[in-house]
Amino acid sequence: MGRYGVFGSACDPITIGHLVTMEMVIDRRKLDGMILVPSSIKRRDKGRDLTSNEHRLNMARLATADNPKIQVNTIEMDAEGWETYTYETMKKLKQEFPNDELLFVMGADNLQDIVSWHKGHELIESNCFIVMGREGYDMADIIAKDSFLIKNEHRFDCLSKGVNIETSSTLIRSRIKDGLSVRYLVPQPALEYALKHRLYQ
Ligand SMILES: Nc1ncnc2c1ncn2[C@@H]1O[C@H](COP(=O)(O)OP(=O)(O)OP(=O)(O)O)[C@@H](O)[C@H]1O
Ligand SMILES: O=C(O)c1ccc[n+]([C@@H]2O[C@H](COP(=O)([O-])O)[C@@H](O)[C@H]2O)c1
Repeated sequence: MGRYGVFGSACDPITIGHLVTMEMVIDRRKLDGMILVPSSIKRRDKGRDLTSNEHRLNMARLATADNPKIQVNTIEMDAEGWETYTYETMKKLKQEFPNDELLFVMGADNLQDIVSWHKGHELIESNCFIVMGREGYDMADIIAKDSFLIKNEHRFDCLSKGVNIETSSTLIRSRIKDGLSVRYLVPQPALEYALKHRLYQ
């Protein structure tokens, strides 16, 4: 039996923030590996159209190719219609990895919202989570202010970041659009791919 993190991200594009978060969580919680799940283009809650599944998946694969502990999984990209919610993803992944323990990994910004996600209560009551601190989010305070989170506090393993990399995909897209450098913020092979395909210009 292994212990794996499940890290969901739009990966539009994948950044060193995502990569360092996955690596730190694997290392600090002695996980056997991380399952990186890029979101489906069918997601409509990001307030904008995502880059195509194919391009985001290719960048995620290029960025993680040198790390044997990170496996990219297309379960959400392959899902039909609205089956792209985390509740459904975790249910299906548990069927795919019946002998392993799976922990959903997220940044502290998502801790604030998770109760309102699709089937939020069922999602929380049937999973365990590793939450990585982010600038401006007090994880203990977020839990203390929500009675449902308090009741399920034992399910949330909150990690202070230690290594602080506050970059985001939004920042990367905006800098590329403005002709500014994002060197070192996105792993070089993924960045070359994005520039070659003019994804964010
Ligand atoms: N720098 C970071 N440190 C810790 N967690 C992060 C960081 N960037 C993103 N995350 C977490 O990664 C997950 C995926 O987030 P997402 O794909 O929205 O990244 P993002 O870079 O914030 O994207 P966008 O700017 O497009 O919203 C979320 O759980 C988020 O909290
Ligand atoms: O299931 C939901 O309702 C839900 C709502 C918001 C976010 N999520 C998941 O959380 C992960 C990070 O989302 P985001 O919005 O920070 O890109 C990603 O895997 C999403 O599928 C899931």
